[in-house]
Amino acid sequence: MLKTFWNYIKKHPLAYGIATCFALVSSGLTLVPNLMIQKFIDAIVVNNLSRDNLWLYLSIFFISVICIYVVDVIWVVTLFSQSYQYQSELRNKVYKKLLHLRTPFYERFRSGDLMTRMTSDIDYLGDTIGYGFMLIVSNVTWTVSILTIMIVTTSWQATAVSILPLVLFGYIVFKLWSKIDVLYENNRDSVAKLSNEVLEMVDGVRVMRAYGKKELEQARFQERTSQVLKKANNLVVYNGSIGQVAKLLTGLSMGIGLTYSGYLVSQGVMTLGQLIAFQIYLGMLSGAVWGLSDIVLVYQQGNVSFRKIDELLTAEDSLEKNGQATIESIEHIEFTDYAFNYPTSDETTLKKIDFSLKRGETLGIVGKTGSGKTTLVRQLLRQYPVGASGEININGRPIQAYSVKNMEGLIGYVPQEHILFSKTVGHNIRFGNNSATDLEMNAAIASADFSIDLVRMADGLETLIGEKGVSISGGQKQRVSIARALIRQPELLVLDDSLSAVDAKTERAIINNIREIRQDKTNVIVTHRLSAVAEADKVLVLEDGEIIEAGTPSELLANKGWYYEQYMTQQMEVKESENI
Ligand SMILES: Nc1ncnc2c1ncn2[C@@H]1O[C@H](COP(=O)(O)OP(=O)(O)OP(=O)(O)O)[C@@H](O)[C@H]1O
Repeated sequence: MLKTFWNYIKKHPLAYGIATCFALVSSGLTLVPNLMIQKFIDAIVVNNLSRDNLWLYLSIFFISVICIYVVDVIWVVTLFSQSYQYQSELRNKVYKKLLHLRTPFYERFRSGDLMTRMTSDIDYLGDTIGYGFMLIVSNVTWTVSILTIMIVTTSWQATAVSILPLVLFGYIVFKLWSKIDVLYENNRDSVAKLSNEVLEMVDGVRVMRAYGKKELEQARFQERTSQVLKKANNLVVYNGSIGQVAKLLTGLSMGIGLTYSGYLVSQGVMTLGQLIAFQIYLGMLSGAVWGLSDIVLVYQQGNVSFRKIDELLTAEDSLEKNGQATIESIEHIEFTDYAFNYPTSDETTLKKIDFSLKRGETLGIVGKTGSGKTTLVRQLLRQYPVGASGEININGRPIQAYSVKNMEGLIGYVPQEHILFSKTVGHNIRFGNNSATDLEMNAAIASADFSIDLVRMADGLETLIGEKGVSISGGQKQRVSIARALIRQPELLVLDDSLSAVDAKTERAIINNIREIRQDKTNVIVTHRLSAVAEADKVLVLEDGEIIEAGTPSELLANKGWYYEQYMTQQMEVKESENI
């Protein structure tokens, strides 16, 4: 952490230079008022306080107090604004990294944990480089200058004797150092877990209510909060004990100082003014030592947060290094004896996958639930490392040869779970292509069969859809997502069970529109409803991750296998619903 901070400080020499110089000046100036008090008392004791001297001491006293205030404001403001700057730069850096990381990473880290890292951990790091730096500069310079002035202007013997308890305090704090680190980490992790619970609760509150689990969940949450409380209490006990030990030892230091300097005054070695100044210096020194102990706490808190942020910045998503080849169009996709298992699982999810797809063709993927349909299309999106055996070739080259960013730009993906932003309908659709013209926008909306819905919405494209699209229906969400994918006119369109919430008539209209506007482009349609792939050029039937049937819809019907059975069942269901 210190190396990273040092690199940052070196990048901003002006701000940190000003802060350090002004802090040094402030430390020096802080001693002046006390020196004036000492001179004032000594002059009274020896009966030598003239009017001129009094005015001189008072003027220096007040001028130095004002100067200390001005200097402190300058360096503290400079330092803290730099610390906010650091937080903002770090947040942008981490955000960029998060955008870059892919699915395997997000399967390892939970949202609440990531939120804690992006918010409190970065805040703590900002505190460490701001408040921590301030503590170090001010307290170290202060300690050194107070000790120097005590030795030079009062008594070195009294100084040496009275600082012994403070040295002992430093030793105790040093010994507790590693223990505090663990306590901070435990406390922080329990808060991150609690954030996960809250996020999950917000997402699932309707289900909890519907299943009458409110009380149970409340009890579970209470259990979690008491765990957080326990961890926080452990930390408070340590912090509190350090505070009490500090109080005890600084009190002891003052006691020893007063006794010994009193003895020195009685021996004529110290003046009364020196004794009073010595006690004030000792009080200031205790404050500085307290400040130094605060550094340990700030440092440890920062160190824990630094590890958490560093873990993100150095995280890899276990995707092999991607190629840099660029690709303009997708002419040919070919899977050869391809097998895949998820990084978190030992089971082979896809096996013996063999098929090819030419530009302009539409591929349907059907099969039982859990048979591997989504897993198969995810391979084209490069969400996971390429499988251990077999190959995926795009235009005759392994998919890994291409830049992921470039490939992503060619694909329009409509996932099973629709991800919409809590903005307007228009914003969500235009997200697919910010530079789309109004004409292209309208065309995408019409193709997704969303025009009539839009007319019915009070604010049209400006209608706010609420968080995650709560204020529009499931079918509308699906069609907004489809319009978002269509507006980018992708080389490859992947619809992953994206029509499940629309009725059969709307589904037919959308599929027909897609066929019409995308005649020279490639489409992959994953579905449970076979009517969605009735016009496909090719259909794959998956079972347990394997292709058990493949061919045109009419070939599959003639085969009399799973596709045929499913087709007949669905036809019967349609007829029954028409008769009702
Ligand atoms: N991220 C993951 N990590 C580990 N296993 C997974 C992951 N996602 C899916 N699986 C497993 O892979 C298998 C195939 O899942 P997949 O989602 O591809 O099926 P599917 O055919 O699309 O199912 P459905 O029709 O229900 O959407 C399932 O056994 C599932 O449990």
